[in-house]
Amino acid sequence: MAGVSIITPVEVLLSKRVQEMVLSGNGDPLGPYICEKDRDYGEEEESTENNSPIPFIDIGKLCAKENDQELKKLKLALSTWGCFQAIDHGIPSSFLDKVREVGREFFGQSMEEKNKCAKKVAEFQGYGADPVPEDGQSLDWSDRIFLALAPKDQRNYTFWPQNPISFKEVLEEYTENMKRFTEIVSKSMAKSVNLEEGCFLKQFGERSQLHGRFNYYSPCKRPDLVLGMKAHSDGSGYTVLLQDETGLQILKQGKWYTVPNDANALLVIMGDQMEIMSNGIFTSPVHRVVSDSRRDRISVAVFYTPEVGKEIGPEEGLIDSEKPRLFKMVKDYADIHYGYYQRGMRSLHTVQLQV
Ligand SMILES: O=C(O)CCC(=O)C(=O)O
Ligand SMILES: [Fe+2]
Repeated sequence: MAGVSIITPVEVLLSKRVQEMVLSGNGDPLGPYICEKDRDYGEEEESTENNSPIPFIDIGKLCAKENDQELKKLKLALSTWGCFQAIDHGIPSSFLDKVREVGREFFGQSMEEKNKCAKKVAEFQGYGADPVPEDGQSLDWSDRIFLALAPKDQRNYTFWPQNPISFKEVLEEYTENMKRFTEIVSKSMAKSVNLEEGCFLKQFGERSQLHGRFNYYSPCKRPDLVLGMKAHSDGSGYTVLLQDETGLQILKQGKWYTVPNDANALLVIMGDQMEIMSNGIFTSPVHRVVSDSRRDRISVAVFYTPEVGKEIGPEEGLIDSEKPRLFKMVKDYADIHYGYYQRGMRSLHTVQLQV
């Protein structure tokens, strides 16, 4: 009938997996997946530089006695880019391959198998798509499985895949690696701004949280219209990301820079809560994932977040007459962040002080 368009309700789309639509040949992006243009981030263009300027930080050098140079590089990376590629982090590349592999194997299974870990539309943990609090926003061209990793008593193993069989063991081992890694990074960040090394760890608290998110990006026929993940900053303290293909882009001064795919590097991205704790010295960058017409992609994001109910705020040692306090104290910021994130907006302004 002329003039009648059939709009599939968001709830129906959210109960479907993008991967399922693509594999069954219904992979033409539908209305709710089409991204208007990133809101709230101003005019943008893609960088045409061939070599990525995203800084590398050598974790081995940070742990050495003579680490002044590397600490300077770290501070510069975090205050300009808000992210860095960690190398020489001590996690064997063969193990990183395993983490990517169990993720690929999980998504490669039948829907029936994957749905054993399915989440309800409005919940977070499990396999599915993010809950969407409001209509009228574009959906991501990706599927994911989101799991609480630490503290251990927060794990809900009913959402952990039983297949591939090694999934649980590999993810548990990766979690232990992430605990060690985040401890080193948090201490180094504190030292890089001349603070006592344990100060950020103290803010994260004894029951700091780790959440894992395996993202699966299916190929998309219209990568010009659809994003794998919409532009956002993370609500975490910071995020550690493993990827197997390019697709992730970081926004810096109005330009999108593609993060190269370096198989052994872990990308560390500041979340809004590190921007708060560092009193704005470190920046929490906006990033997005573009889609690709031919290949799929997997990434594994681990979000490191302060303990539930713990108040965090700018470190006193980073406040003085030249650099006044920029943010209020806040607890459970990730919850505030989420509602804004889903509307394509930032939430830092909700905790900013007028200076
Ligand atoms: O897939 C990626 O590279 C980025 C994922 C991401 O930004 C996120 O999960 O918050
Ligand atoms: Fe992110």
